[in-house]
Amino acid sequence: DVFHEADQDHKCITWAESGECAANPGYMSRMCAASCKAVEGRVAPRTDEVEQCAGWAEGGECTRNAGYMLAACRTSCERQRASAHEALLDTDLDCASWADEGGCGRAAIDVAAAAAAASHARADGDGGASEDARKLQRCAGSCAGLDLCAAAGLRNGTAADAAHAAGNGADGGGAAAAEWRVCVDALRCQELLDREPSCAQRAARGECASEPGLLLSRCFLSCARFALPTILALYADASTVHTRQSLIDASRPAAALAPSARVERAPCWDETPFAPVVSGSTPARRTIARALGAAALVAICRPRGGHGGWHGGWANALVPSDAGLGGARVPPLPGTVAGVRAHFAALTPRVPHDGGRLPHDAWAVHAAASVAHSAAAVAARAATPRDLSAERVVAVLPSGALRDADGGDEAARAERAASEGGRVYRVVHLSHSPRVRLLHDFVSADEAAAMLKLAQPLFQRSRAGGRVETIRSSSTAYLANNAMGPLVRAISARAAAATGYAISNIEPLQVVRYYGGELYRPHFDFGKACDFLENLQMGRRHVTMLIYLNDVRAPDNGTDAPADPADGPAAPSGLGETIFPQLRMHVTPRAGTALVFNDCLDDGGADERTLHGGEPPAPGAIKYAINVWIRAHAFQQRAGAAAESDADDEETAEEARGGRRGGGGASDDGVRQEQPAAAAGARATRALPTSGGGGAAAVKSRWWLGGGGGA
Ligand SMILES: O=C(O)CCC(=O)C(=O)O
Ligand SMILES: [Fe+2]
Repeated sequence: DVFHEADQDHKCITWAESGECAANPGYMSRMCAASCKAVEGRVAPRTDEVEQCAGWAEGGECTRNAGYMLAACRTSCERQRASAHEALLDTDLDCASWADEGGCGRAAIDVAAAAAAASHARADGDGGASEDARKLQRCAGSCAGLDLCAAAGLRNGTAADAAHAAGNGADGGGAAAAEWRVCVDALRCQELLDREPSCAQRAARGECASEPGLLLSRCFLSCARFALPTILALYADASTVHTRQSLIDASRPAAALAPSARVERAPCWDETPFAPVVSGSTPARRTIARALGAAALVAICRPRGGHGGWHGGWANALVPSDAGLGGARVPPLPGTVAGVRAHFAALTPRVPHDGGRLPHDAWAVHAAASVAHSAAAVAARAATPRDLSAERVVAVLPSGALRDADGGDEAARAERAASEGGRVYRVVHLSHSPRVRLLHDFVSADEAAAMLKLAQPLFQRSRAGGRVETIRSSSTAYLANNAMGPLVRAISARAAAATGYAISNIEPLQVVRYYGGELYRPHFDFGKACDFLENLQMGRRHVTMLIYLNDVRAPDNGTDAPADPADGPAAPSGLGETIFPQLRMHVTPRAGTALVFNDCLDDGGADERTLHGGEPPAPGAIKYAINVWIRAHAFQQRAGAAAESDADDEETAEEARGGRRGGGGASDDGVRQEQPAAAAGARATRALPTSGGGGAAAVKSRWWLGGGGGA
């Protein structure tokens, strides 16, 4: 299980080494499983993982997932480094966090001082070199990354700067900090190394933009030196939401809301470990707050204990710029963002602290992380049902229009929609943040039966990350839209209408079949921002829809009543539920119902609260569902590739040409097909800034930034 072994934060290894795995097992096992295993020496990689080591190493996992790779794939990492033409490498595990905390800068000063001292008194030896200065040699990769970003004119902004800016309603600090973060993270996607001597020349000629498939995998170091804007544009694009219309507002005519009206609502699941951000300063959050005359917009989740009451109430709280809470509805809170944050921090247990993030606990604060203009934000607030159990009835018409269908009785509504070729379904909001909904009656019994008939001859072992993995033991039938006719098209169109995405963004539908005992372990569906090629081709997954096609038969042996979620994970019920471990939520399959959730935050970042999996049906039972995944951009299938079944061969062939990395460590599932090189180039030309400004000439402040033979 690749995903389970992955760290979610590059500071994991530092935390793990300082004993946090034992001190904070909940948080650490969720965020830092790899590093905890590595530190505890418990990694015993399975054979199939070891076989994938080379691909993972090539794909940058030695940097991104140092904790796991050190334990499981050390040889591959070392081999790749040894064969590089030129490389700037980290050899310590904690380089990224050391660099983030200012180590490179301190070391540079030390080096300069030592050099000055040495020129005066050569007898000093290396007595003048501090630990930081020695560390610099072992963290060349991380330090070079920071220098490249600085040389491109970006400013190092810290979490503290961002909090300060938020508190003052200032705009600059947060945006600069975010740009800096994008740059640093993007350069950590892969190791800074060139595999060939020609890399510098080719990168300087602009091939990182015109031929990203080849150059980014072979020549990441030279691309970072000569085409940093290309890398940043690819990375930033993957972290941007391109469609604003939200399912949460599906009960309103789409036109009632401005395109930018998608608002991330307050978190409502109590004890949701959603890493709330209070101090983080996004322009959107400040825009909303300012439009409402406040210094900050936060939301308070309050749990209600007791059986059946484990989703709490919530309220928005506007923190006014002057002291006190003014008209805010939530009593006694300090009047500043910093005060609110301190207040809640004091209520939380000790966990590894990550910038402005607070751990979840009985109380939590969450700034409204939204992309919205003020008027639209207000409209969306009004449009969003506050009652989690509220149901809306929506008619989706063949034109893609959505219509409030609340009036009249159910039969009349259905008939009216059907007469126009549409369908009426009921929307139940399970969670506002992240958005998780059920769309009851999304497909009819006849449609479900017809889909199963189409799928039956096509089942083959499901894949995850483009290959067979033990984390996913089901079977999948790939249904190509064009080959499958009107039913598949109709369901795709309905999914597009319901989510507000273009039908072209929907991946070809897949029917998934779980026999008794088969499962899909918890994973994420969004791809990684570092998957440059896949993101260039079609973007990350933004929305997951799972349309259940049957009711899973309950096990005969009469299992216990569902446990109180507060008791922690229960044994599988045998009902094939879809579980959300972080939301403590499980959804029981029901024929015709679609489960829908947004994989990404409104600012485009991956939403880790969407961790989810499919529990196994009981022995003898079967679960069928349709996988509908919706991409940020139009889905593109490699020319001539009929179905997923080809993907592995293609990947291997492509890897051999150096066009694509292994994809190991991938947390997503499903289709990973290749783009035609020409299409990638064309899109890159259209969408990306060319290398240049702030580029090669500027990037020469330190020895490792020299342009080789390329300039
Ligand atoms: O089968 C389920 O309940 C979950 C399926 C899933 O997560 C997926 O296919 O990505
Ligand atoms: Fe999934």
